[in-house]
Amino acid sequence: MAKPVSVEVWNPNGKYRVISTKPMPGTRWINLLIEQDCRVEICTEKKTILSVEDIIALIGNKCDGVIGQLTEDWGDTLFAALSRAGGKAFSNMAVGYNNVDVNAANKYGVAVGNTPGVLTETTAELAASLSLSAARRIVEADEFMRAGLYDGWLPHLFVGNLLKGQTVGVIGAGRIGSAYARMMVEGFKMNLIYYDLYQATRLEKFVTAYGEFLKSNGEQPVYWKRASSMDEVLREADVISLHPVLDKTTYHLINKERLATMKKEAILVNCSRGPVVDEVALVEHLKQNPMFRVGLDVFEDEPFMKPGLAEMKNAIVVPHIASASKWTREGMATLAALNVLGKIKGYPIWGDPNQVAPFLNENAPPPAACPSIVNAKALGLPVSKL
Ligand SMILES: NC(=O)C1=CN([C@@H]2O[C@H](COP(=O)(O)OP(=O)(O)OC[C@H]3O[C@@H](n4cnc5c(N)ncnc54)[C@H](O)[C@@H]3O)[C@@H](O)[C@H]2O)C=CC1
Ligand SMILES: O=C(O)C(=O)CO
Repeated sequence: MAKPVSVEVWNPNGKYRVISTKPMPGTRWINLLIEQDCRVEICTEKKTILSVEDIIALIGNKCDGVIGQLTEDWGDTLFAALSRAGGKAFSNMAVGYNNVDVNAANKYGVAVGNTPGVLTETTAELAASLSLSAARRIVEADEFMRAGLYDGWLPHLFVGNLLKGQTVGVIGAGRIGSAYARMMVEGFKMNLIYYDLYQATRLEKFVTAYGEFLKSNGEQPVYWKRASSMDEVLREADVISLHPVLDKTTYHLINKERLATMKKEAILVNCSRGPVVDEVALVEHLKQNPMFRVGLDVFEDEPFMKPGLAEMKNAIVVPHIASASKWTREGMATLAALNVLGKIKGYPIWGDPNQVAPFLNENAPPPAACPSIVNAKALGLPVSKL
């Protein structure tokens, strides 16, 4: 028998039982569920990552929907348990859903939601912060200062890289990759080279227009190039930021051989998923190339780092906080709750998961739709005409 898991209950007499496997920021998401007759149960267990057994215990015998986290393993076992309990809705509180076996969800007829759009700029801003911090050696310099080692200005002290006029490389120019590219191009006047399976037309137009603006101002214009291979980006860029989804095609996209093709003084940033980089190969590369720098938000075996990484002065490491702004995290909670609520209420799927603003407006009720269901087509769910 699974151990009981501690929960906080809101609206105990609600008709639909919705579980959140973690407390989430804000209260709007709770209120929206309560207003629509949901009993909301929030897991308050102290342990950070819940096991499959913990979640099965939470689901129990009757559960209409679950809001879960990217740290959880949503495979056949959990979707079977949810389905047995009468549940038809699950949402990750995340845009990435590599922790979810969507085929298993399809098998049990469970809708899988995610939270695109609301975290695009926040995540891109962290990638930009890591790029700047690595270029200007901010963490090393901060440690030096706090250690009381600063005894006066010196011409060689913490000399880093100037970004202006250099080339930023983006791998995966979707929502976040494109937002990051725009920040780096506009903010630091960098040229852009990107690689994606699809053409990022709006991004290209933006860089062209900005280049023309700079030229008309008598300044050096910026340029863009769509690379025909990822290797072209790795060879040519000075700062490379990774923003693809994690799947079979992107696992260990950055490996020993590819690291070797990058410039010796390049900067690599990863705010996508840890396994996109072969972290053992990366540690070795950092050891061999002290001028090569990385900024990492995600790790191959989260929450752990591969041996040696923590000791590398040329690595900046932060604990998967790229989407961690208050507005974004509250918005993610709202979108996740509305995905689950919408499915329970039989609402259609919102037509464009990139335009989720109407769901985030606190001064108006949200549209009667599920903001983003990734297996809507596979389940044959109707699309909203709103
Ligand atoms: N560190 C963090 O806290 C966060 C991480 N993420 C990660 O970022 C990922 C991207 O998010 P979005 O930009 O919203 O998704 P998106 O779907 O808009 O962009 C992903 C892009 O990757 C491209 N892509 C897929 N396979 C590729 C390949 N083999 N080579 C090159 N490009 C490829 C796609 O064509 C697409 O344009 C998420 O899936 C998630 O894993 C997202 C938010 C926060
Ligand atoms: O949304 C995601 O995919 C994250 O990694 C956390 O914001």
